[in-house]
Amino acid sequence: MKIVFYGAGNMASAIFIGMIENQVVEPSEIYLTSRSMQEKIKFFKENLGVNVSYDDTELLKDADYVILASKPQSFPSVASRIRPYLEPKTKVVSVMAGTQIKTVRRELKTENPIARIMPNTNAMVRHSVNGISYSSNFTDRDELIELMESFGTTVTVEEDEMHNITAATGSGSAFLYYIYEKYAESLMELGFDEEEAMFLTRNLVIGAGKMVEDSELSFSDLRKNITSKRGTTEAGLDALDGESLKKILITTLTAAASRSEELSQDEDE
Ligand SMILES: NC(=O)C1=CN([C@@H]2O[C@H](COP(=O)(O)OP(=O)(O)OC[C@H]3O[C@@H](n4cnc5c(N)ncnc54)[C@H](O)[C@@H]3O)[C@@H](O)[C@H]2O)C=CC1
Ligand SMILES: O=C(O)[C@@H]1CCC=N1
Repeated sequence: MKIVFYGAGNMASAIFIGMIENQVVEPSEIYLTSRSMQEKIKFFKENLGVNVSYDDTELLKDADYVILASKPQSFPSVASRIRPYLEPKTKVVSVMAGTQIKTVRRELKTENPIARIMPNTNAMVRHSVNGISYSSNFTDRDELIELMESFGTTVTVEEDEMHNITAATGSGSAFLYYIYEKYAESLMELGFDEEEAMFLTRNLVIGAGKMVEDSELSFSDLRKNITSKRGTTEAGLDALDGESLKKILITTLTAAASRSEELSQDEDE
């Protein structure tokens, strides 16, 4: 198989490292190109054994998949590299937030099958949640699903649901990391120094994540197991206004989904 990544940044590298570590592809089946980050992709070549090239003819010759992994704003320049050399057999997979399948089709001037995926950087540890939608002529879906399940779980959605998936899980880990950052800062307000606050928060998050992974209990039952009647947790939770927290999260998720909608405005509409 030949899988060509246009873009080798945070998201692309999480995907190809996930695929390689889970042995669904050989490093020799991965081809990378980018505009910036030459040093970084040299590192990937030397340490992972993937191919690197800046020659679009060579990259796209006989490619099974081309993965569009630049920022949406860079897509016109990526498209101009790909357009002249795209072969009919190559399936196009876009990772770009808020870029519609029809926009990819128009920019590439192609009738090839196109899928749009929304993974997250947890691909690196095999826990990405991947949303996926397809163009109607993308018939051979099982192989792509198998590739994607090597680095996470996959949900197939209608393309217009991608905005919410992008907010919920594409951006979602960043929202959780931000909460952890604020938690650590709050520990410092209690009197812990920075190193202690980071150590405590990091291990708390790792432990809680493992509990979520291993236990069959719901979030609320896990919480209840920690909460003694008239104890310290109850006092803390009474002070934490769940409804206000929920409002903040709804505002956060709505802003992210709206930005995805904004990015998806197609110039032909
Ligand atoms: N970072 C994340 O957590 C997620 C990102 N995405 C999507 O993934 C895409 C990439 O995001 P990141 O990896 O975070 O960005 P990044 O800035 O880390 O990487 C962008 C890559 O695109 C390359 N590039 C730009 N113009 C190019 C050109 N003309 N030819 C070849 N390569 C070119 C850059 O050299 C760089 O390697 C975005 O469209 C984003 O919406 C989707 C889900 C999650
Ligand atoms: O921030 C972004 O636009 C991308 C899409 C989802 C996560 N990162």
